[in-house]
Amino acid sequence: MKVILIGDSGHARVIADNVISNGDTVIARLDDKYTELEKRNDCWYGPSSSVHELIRDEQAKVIIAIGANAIRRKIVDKLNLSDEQYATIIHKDALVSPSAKLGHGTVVMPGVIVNAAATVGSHVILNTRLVIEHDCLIGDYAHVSPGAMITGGVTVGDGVHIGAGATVIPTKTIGAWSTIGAGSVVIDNIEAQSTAVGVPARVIKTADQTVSTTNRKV
Ligand SMILES: CC(=O)SCCNC(=O)CCNC(=O)[C@H](O)C(C)(C)COP(=O)(O)OP(=O)(O)OC[C@H]1O[C@@H](n2cnc3c(N)ncnc32)[C@H](O)[C@@H]1OP(=O)(O)O
Repeated sequence: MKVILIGDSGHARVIADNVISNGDTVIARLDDKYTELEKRNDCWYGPSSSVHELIRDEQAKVIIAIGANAIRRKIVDKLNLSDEQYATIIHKDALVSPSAKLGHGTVVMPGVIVNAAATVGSHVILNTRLVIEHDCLIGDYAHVSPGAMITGGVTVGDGVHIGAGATVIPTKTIGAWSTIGAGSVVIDNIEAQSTAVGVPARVIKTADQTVSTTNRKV
């Protein structure tokens, strides 16, 4: 498979490694820091608007290789590609249950385990060595960071960022576009657009306010 990466920073370099180690080829790295399309060392570099001609000429698939969830969504909206024009990248050293489902544009890094009947949305990042347990639902544009443990039956909303090494206990729900701090342990449902940190995780920010830090237990 030929792959076009949108984004050319650290996260894109990790995805490029995944693509190459699977035996596939990165044919372009597009980023709006480039103004003109040019080929260097067998790879195209240029602005993201070049994607349409490259898909047509090279019959390649696309990954939005940008870590920030909201920016990934913005670019998907802007490019207006069909679902089939996106790749799904699963590193050869990831274990994905045959009964799990993964959406288009989603990337599964090395050492990840996705267990039975888990459903993972589109344009999701499942980062290095995390676990998504059975029956979890992971929404579109979510990013689950390295080493996180999402236990059975958890729902992670669209655009959620789970920090490195965080744990969510079974059946809890994390509302859309929330952030969970690195190393936190979530034992309650978390409202949408909140930030929660600590062990156990307490909400420190909500959509319309910052919760007083003197009242939280972290
Ligand atoms: C391959 C890769 O690198 S993938 C990237 C993975 N990235 C991560 O895992 C980063 C996750 N991000 C975090 O943990 C961040 O600290 C966030 C998003 C939770 C909070 O960031 P900010 O909104 O900037 O909050 P800020 O740093 O101001 O901290 C606010 C308070 O929460 C506390 N806090 C922040 N993060 C944590 C945490 N992970 N655990 C416990 N407490 C925390 C701070 O100590 C501070 O407490 P205080 O008010 O008593 O001083």
